[in-house]
Amino acid sequence: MAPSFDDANLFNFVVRDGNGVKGMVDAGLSKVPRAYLQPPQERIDKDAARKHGQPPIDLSKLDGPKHDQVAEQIVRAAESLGFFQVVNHGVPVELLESLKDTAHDFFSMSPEKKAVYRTEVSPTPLVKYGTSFMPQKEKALEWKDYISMQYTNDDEALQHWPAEIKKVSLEYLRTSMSMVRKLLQVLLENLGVKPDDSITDVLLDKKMVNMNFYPTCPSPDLTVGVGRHSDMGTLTILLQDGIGGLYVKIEEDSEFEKKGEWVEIPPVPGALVINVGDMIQIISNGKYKSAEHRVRTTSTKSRVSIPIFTMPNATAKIAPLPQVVEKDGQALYREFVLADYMKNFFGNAHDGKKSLDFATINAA
Ligand SMILES: O=C(O)CCC(=O)C(=O)O
Ligand SMILES: [Fe+2]
Repeated sequence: MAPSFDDANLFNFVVRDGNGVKGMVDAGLSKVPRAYLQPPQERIDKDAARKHGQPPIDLSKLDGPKHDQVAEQIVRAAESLGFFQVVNHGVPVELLESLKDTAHDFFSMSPEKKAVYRTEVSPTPLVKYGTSFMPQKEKALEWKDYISMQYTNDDEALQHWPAEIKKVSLEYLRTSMSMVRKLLQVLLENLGVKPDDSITDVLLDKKMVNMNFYPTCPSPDLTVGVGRHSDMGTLTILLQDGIGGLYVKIEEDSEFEKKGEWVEIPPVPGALVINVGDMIQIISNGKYKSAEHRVRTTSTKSRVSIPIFTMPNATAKIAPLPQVVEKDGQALYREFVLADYMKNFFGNAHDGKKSLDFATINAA
């Protein structure tokens, strides 16, 4: 007989004991437990969303005679949707395939093996395994398990990251970073920043590789894999598999799209998804948009995604760039220390782009 999960024993089983959503689904679940039921306004209507039609940007052309056109595509995407896809990005396509396989293998391991990395007991502060985003703070839980690996240096990663996933994850990070650096330089140059590595270094100082696992869900219409949020950092690089379910909110009316509408970022084989985080919105004084996004679950196949989050160091002071403020006539965001921004971001459940209010001058 399928087990029944009432609210108290569900929280203990899934969150406290580290079984995750995967453990709950594996126990034989026919119905979504109450703790996962999203309020109607947060549910994702698959049929209402269109696919974002923008073709991926070919980054191999960034170093050739088409540099200016490609740079323009990157800038335009960052100014409007805050999301774009890239191909010829320098990360080997075979590596992307093995990352997805490795993520599936990792989450297929026994709960006991994964639960050693639960935040409360992890042998290292660099690695965290968990479920949902902020289970203690959320009104409805997210249908997702994850493992998060913070990067300090290669030696520590090889020593502390889980043995089963460290090699591919490190290779993914290593092969992605020169692309990320180039993208950021394009965005900064367009703001009038001289190609100067010191700002790039500050903005890309910290890196984290996550693996997200979204088990199959009996009623995808009632749940979310990840609720509405923007990423807090600089740029996020995201590898998604072929299943789909990543939705982004349109920020501004345009010829083709309406403000407030959700579009799906369709899986493109071999492509990586790039999204603009809160820090880029802030330093650009709002010119670039950190994208509000969310993830739908499916009933047919479990989905994996593998983001790399980049961000400044916790001690960094962040504010809109002076040359942008000078041009704009006023700063939309105040200066803050990143650690304080993070405390606010990770201290609350996902709530769209509310995280930016922390730094917004005259936030409503
Ligand atoms: O799974 C995805 O496609 C996106 C995940 C995400 O938004 C995140 O981990 O911040
Ligand atoms: Fe995200």
